[in-house]
Amino acid sequence: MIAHATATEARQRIEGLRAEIAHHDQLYFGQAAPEISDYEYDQLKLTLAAWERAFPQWAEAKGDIGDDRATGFKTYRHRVRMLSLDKTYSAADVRAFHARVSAALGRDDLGFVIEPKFDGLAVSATYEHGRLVRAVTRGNGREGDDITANALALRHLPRELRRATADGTRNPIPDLIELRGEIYLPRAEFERINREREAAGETPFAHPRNVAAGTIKQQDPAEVKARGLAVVFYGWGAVEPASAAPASQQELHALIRSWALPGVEQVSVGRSADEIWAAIAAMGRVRGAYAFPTDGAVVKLDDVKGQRELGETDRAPRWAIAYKYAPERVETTLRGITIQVGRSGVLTPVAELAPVEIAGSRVARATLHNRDEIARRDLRIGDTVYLEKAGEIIPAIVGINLGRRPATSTTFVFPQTCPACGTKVVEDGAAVRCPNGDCPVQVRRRVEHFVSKAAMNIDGLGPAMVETLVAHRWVRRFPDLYRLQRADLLTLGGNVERSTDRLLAAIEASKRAELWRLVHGLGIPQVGQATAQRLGAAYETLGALTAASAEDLEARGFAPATAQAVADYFAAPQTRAMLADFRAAGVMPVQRAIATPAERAGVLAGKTFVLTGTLPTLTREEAAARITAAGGRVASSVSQKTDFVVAGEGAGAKLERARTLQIRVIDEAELRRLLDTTAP
Ligand SMILES: NC(=O)c1ccc[n+]([C@@H]2O[C@H](COP(=O)([O-])OP(=O)(O)OC[C@H]3O[C@@H](n4cnc5c(N)ncnc54)[C@H](O)[C@@H]3O)[C@@H](O)[C@H]2O)c1
Ligand SMILES: [Zn+2]
Repeated sequence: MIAHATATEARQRIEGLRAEIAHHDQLYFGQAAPEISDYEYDQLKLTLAAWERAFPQWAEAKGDIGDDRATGFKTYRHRVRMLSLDKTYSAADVRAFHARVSAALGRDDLGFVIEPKFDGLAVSATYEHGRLVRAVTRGNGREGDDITANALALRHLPRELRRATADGTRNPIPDLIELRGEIYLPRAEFERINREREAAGETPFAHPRNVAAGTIKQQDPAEVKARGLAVVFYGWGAVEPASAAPASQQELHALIRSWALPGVEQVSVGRSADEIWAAIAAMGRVRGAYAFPTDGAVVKLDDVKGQRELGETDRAPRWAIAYKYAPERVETTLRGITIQVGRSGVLTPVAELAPVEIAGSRVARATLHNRDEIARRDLRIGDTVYLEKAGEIIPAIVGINLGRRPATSTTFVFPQTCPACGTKVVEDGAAVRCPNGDCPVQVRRRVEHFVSKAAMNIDGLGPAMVETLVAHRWVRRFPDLYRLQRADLLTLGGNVERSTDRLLAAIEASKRAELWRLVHGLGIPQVGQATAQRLGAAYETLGALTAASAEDLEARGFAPATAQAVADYFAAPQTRAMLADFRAAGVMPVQRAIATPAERAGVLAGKTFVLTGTLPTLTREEAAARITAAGGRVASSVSQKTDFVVAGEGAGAKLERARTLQIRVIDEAELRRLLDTTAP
């Protein structure tokens, strides 16, 4: 195709590819919501490069690295640019890299380190005189988003570099250092979050990287914490004084360890191309067991002097290369496409595949996300498709083997009406939706979510029972659950008396469920389990929560978008009617199911507390709620009247003031002991 193209055609094609790549860059870096796989994206880049090689007159200097900046953040200029990495999928390229570096430096005994390529988003953390002052994303390489507030909620990110080790050795502390690393979602957390989403009838996340990047963009530190985001350091930018700079990559790893920062534990070294390749291959065999997601290995020249001599291109250092492991891929046939109706009415197409084995599991279905995806890929029923699963990624169709498209393949016609209720569908952005609130499948899914373990946790109400209740039209909205008639239920079978009574008792008990369970069960847009728990802790009663304005929610630390969604939801007339029905049925959620003895006795009556820093397990709202529940008061600033300062990690000025005023400082463990003491 390229060989026969005219210059004009080439120019059009190149411009088209550039626009397409820019579109995917924006989705991936700007919104953390890519719509194609990395493999497909890399193919676009390779195609563009091939066209540019054939028509150099239309080639452009590629100084660009993706731009991850989002709205709502302050931007901050890096002292030293943050770069990308040159990437390859081939062993030959790794060998060529070794040869190039050796030739440029005129030596064949150079040392290299091989590190995992962490799959998250790049971050630069600046420590001044050993104190963390700022965390910034890569942005466009020159300036990025200031994400300090989010970074403070990361797991194991010390506010201070450790100054001395246990044996008394003093660690060197530079006046300033920009440490470079990666924020990522640990695999166990990714799996936990997806288990919870599936239990709640929500679509699982496809990729841990996008969850990590998306969470950071939400500007909600509590969510960063709830999702267990972590960080690791593997590089550095500016350092002052210059004499404090490490002399090698291995020395940097040692410094990171001595400062008690999370560092890279899986580092190997190699000198020859064979040794380097062996280390990469070995990592490829074990990386599936790492606690963090990886998408490759990074090879770096160890010696910093050599690194400086080689320098960098516009977008990447010349002294490093990333090898990306090819994801596991299989071919299978697309037998059909079915439509799933979600609890909010969204119609999701699902690929029905001839079952295949991939990365150790048997796969027969894959989500196709939305209607446009089918058209964009020109997927036809009968096609042979490529299915891919890299590490923890959920299997996805990444391409079509057009060479094997049968003449009998057929185009899928997306339904104009809801397959569950026949209502004419409506378009809603990229989504197609069934607008019928009484649509039986939507009702069923909403009720399934409401009664699930992650929400109201009503025993004896599995999917089959929910389906029965909905099919009999006994349950159309949540409050109907509380009006079920024993006599009706007894008609369901011969021997159902005992199970019916157990079910009715479980439903009865749920009237006193914890507030957050009800809130989560409602399925408010933007509100997952963690947010529901925070809402339940921040408001004492359902009444107080439903009356809260967006401003009030924001003042209690909820992200603006969440605050607005919650306030809008509770202000809607249908919600108000439903809440009235709940009340009429006697549903009265409580802030926590059982008050501790301390709360009952109000042991903290008359005591004033000030909270500062991040506590190990309680959020600020939870700690405050428990103190008030036990009769105590929470103040925002430290004064002579303060009885206790509860200090967590990163406590600052308030803690200092408490010390000056000689006010008792306690930690979370001590607070819990106070809360658990019974009054004298
Ligand atoms: N699917 C899509 O639509 C889409 C769109 C744009 C980009 N992408 C993907 O993103 C990639 C391009 O992004 P990029 O330029 O940020 O490259 P990259 O993320 O693949 O590689 C560079 C990054 O690797 C990270 N890294 C991880 N471990 C490291 C280590 N040990 N040492 C040094 N750095 C380490 C750093 O954050 C660095 O910025 C492409 O390969 C593509 O697959 C996908
Ligand atoms: Zn419907």
